[in-house]
Amino acid sequence: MKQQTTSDEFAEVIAASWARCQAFGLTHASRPEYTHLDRPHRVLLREQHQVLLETTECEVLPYYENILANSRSLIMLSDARGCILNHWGDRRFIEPGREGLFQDGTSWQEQVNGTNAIGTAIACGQAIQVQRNEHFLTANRFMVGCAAPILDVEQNLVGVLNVSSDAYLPQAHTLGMVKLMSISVENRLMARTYGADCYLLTLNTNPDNLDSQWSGMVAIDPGGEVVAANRRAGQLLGTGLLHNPITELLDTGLDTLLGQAEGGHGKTAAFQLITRTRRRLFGCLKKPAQMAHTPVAKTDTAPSVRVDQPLSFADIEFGDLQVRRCISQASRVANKDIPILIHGETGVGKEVFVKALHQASERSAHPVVAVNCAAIPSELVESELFGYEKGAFTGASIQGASGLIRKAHQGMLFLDEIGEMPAHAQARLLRVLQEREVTPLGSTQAYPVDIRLVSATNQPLRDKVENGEFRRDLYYRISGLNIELPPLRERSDRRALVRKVHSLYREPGQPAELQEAILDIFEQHPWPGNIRQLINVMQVALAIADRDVVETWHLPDDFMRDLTALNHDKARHDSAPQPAFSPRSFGTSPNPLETLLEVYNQHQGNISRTARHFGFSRNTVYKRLRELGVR
Ligand SMILES: Nc1ncnc2c1ncn2[C@@H]1O[C@H](COP(=O)(O)OP(=O)(O)OP(=O)(O)O)[C@@H](O)[C@H]1O
Repeated sequence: MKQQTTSDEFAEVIAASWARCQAFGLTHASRPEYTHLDRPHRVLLREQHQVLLETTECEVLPYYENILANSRSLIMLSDARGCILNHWGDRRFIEPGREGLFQDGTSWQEQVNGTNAIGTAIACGQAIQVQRNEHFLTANRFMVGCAAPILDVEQNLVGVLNVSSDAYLPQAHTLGMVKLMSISVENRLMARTYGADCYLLTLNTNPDNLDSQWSGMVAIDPGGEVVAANRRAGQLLGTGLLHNPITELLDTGLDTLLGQAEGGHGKTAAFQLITRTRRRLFGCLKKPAQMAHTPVAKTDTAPSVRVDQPLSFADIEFGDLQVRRCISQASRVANKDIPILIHGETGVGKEVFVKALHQASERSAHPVVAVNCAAIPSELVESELFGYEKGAFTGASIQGASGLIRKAHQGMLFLDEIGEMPAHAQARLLRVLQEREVTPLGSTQAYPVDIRLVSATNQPLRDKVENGEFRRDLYYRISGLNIELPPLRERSDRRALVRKVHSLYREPGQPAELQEAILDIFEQHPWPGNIRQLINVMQVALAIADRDVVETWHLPDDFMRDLTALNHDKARHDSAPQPAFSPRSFGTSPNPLETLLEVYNQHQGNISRTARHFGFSRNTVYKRLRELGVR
């Protein structure tokens, strides 16, 4: 199957580095210069970087040591200029005579050492993998290096973490580990710097991976200003966080937000947050260490937004036959060992459907763990899903990560956007599904898992299989039952759904009813963003209407423009000559049975009218409906 290798990925960066090396006057035959520092200078260097060294050594390495322990590899930490501060691990892969390269105080800058992971990561400002033959100096071609920059909250380079090895480890995996380690160091440094005086808000897209190193982290001072944020927080909340009030980024009052903080070292409770861009996130908040033991004065313990009560099937189905069919089929297999694959455009409610399914299943007392495969960087998917084993480095207090699959033990695992799962993780997932056990990275122990698997995709997964982008064997493993959730524009129960969303989102005191004219508009709209878009539009309309009844002019302009464009298209289409066989005939439709269902829905389940529509006998319609499972 086609897969981009890490080499392809970095070809341009390596070529640019080689060009720099030539400009520095290096040749492939040049001997690397070891610019050793004498002992007093090495001591000074370590003192200058004491916090970075301590954080890496005590708080980060223990998590990863086991993963690297089975290979001949060396972890190195350098300062921002590429000067080695310390190294840990197995030196056996080093060629005789090259030990000096790995000594503390040696510089790995490209100028002296040619293309190499640390020097090139510094020069190009990104994580990089350098294969044996990609090293500019022939003398360095005995090793493979993976390095990732460590940045402070102002995005200044403070150091580089590197794993050099004999290439025994799977390389995409090593790069992922190094990136994860550098993120861990960044997070620990940030917590160390700001944790005493500031609230630390951890954010992620689902509550189950808030403990991931890959979560967003924001330091908020007691006045509500964001004083520091990691890179991931920028992706989740948008850039330009620093020095802004947190309330400008989240749809939550400051008192409400800070009221949810928990002190001490225990696990803090997760709560839901809505960003100003209407994105749903989950967070947990830790009090400033200095305040952690003061009595809790929670004046307002209300959740920051409407509690995200999982919706039940009764809340999501209002008479549309296709939705009803999805529910009936899924419910029948939910308690059996049959994996479900849900197809549907973005925002149709796939996740909501899965949570309702979980609630209705025998596993409702156990967790449903949702993983968005597209939202996790590809090299980290494996560690997030399968976990990693704790290191034996500094003792018992250090925990590994159990991984999301084990968190779903006895419950349900929901793999959203499964089509985005990288090839190496697909192979491991297949093994887990076949063997029903998970082996965390760096571990030899397998843990049995009992999960019901539900996956979802908003792109045709079969096409990905045909293109070689998704494993065929995995596809058949995960698609025991295929379910197609219809887009909003095709649902016959749109009006009822709109009313439901209105009732969920209107504030007390706002009119309880929607005018028919507004319902008509909502019914005709193409809804490219489906229910997610409906919620956004409804919230805007309610906010603008305030205490009044929602009117047309309360609806967002871009929403109305889409509607106008649709009407123009329709008018053009209606005035064009009709083909001899109109698409109404389900014999010529690309998906005849679906068309039948749509028309049947439009006629509120009236067989005679549906039959008349197509020019068929009622018996034929009955027969076809039976094929669709409609009674
Ligand atoms: N029946 C419903 N009633 C009310 N809100 C709903 C319903 N279905 C979905 N939603 C809301 O619509 C939004 C999108 O739903 P969801 O995340 O389940 O869609 P999705 O198909 O999984 O989207 P994506 O493919 O982008 O991940 C969410 O805010 C969800 O709470």
